[in-house]
Amino acid sequence: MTLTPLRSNLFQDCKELYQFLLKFKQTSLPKKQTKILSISQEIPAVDPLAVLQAIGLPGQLHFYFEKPGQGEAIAAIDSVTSLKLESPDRFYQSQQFIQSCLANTTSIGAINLPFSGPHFFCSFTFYNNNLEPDSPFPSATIFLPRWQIAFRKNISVVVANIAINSEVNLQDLSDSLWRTFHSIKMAGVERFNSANLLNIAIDGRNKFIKQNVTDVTHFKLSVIKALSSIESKKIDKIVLAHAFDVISPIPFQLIPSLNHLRIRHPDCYIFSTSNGKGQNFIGASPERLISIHNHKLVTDALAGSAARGKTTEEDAEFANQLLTSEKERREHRVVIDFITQRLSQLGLHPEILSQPKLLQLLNIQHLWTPIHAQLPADVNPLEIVAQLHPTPAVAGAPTEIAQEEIRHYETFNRSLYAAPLGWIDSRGDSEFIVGIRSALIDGCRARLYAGAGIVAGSDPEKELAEIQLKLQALLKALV
Ligand SMILES: C=C(O[C@H]1C=CC=C(C(=O)O)[C@@H]1O)C(=O)O
Repeated sequence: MTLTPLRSNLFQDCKELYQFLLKFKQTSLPKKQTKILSISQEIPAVDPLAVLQAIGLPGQLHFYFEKPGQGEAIAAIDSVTSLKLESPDRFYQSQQFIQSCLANTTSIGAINLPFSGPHFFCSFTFYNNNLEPDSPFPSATIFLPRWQIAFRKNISVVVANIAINSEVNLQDLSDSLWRTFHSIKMAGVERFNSANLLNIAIDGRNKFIKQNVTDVTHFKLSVIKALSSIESKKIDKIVLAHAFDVISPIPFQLIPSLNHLRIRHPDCYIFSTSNGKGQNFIGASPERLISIHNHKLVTDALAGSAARGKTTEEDAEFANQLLTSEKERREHRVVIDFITQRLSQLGLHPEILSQPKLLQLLNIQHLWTPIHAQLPADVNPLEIVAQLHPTPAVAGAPTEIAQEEIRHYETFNRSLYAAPLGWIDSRGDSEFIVGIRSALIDGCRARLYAGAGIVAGSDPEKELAEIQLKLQALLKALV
């Protein structure tokens, strides 16, 4: 990738942008080839969710990712190039695709700011292979957005990625870029206050109709059968999910639902990704799969749960019970052991705390162990994703047998539920989360997913209650 830092305010007007594109076309474009030009520009603070609302269209790919508690958000809108895969070596092929795109990209502008430069947005399904012909998402989707808008530490950066070849009409291109750039800046100014987004929410919640995708009795029977597999030592742990459909009299509204999620769940990762056919996968997940900044990797072991108490005393009591429960600690340990073993296989030296911490969310709390490792420069983020997915926090142990059993017990397609979603940039920085506590939104129907880890000593009723707690937190945010 070629990098050219330029002055902070790149172009004074559309004419100057046109002149720049013309020069680029004349000097940098080999005959009959398409090159990608990535322009980064700092702008006054905007809310990326408001921008998604202002310029995103249902027929386009998008990716939205926010950490409300850390004041960080990024929206990727429409695609300039993309890859959709149905292949068992999807992580490797995705890596190749990103590398070949970067080799063909010239980056200009404010390239040293947080979230500047080209970022590739990725979603993978839980399973390597999609058995269902009508699966809403392919087993891998990777795209370089046409527009990327980020907010961090009171700074916003817009990245426009543009495909340029000999056929492109530069006048039309620069006009449309200039118009959209202006809309992005205006969307930010008009709607930065999230209360505005809330105002457009229509509260149709009371009119929702809930339909179990599978009977709750089916779930409890699956837990009982899984417990006998555990007793016979076939598996140590399995994570079983439950799903229900919610039907609304009016179509679900993406932006207000995301806005509710970010207000209600500031300590989760709020996400949304679209398949470009009108279906969106959204959620509020507490689970980070990887975060890589400057070759420093952090991943989470997150497993073992308890409800939040209604009073401070009750909350402290539940927290203490969780931290001291032999069964919850065992369920958690399986995840730590798996992650440290998989990272060691990559030649890394994972560092962990001796005791788990507590991650306390709105209505649930978890045992949480962040795991750190230094990365050599030649390890690609997708190699780590491939190595870690699926952890026993969402599948079980041993992985392959647990995955087979899950397919046998669950009657619905997991699709993107419990699977990696995230981005990779040109510096090798990356963030992926695990798409749990999530919903597939399709017009007036939303399918909600959540699961629970089953180990020896699990009680089917309690596991179902835990899942219902997780699903309620999601349902309350949907509008
Ligand atoms: C699989 C899910 O949660 C995982 C993450 C944290 C705690 C879990 C648990 O205690 O069972 C699960 O392993 C889900 O919410 O769908």
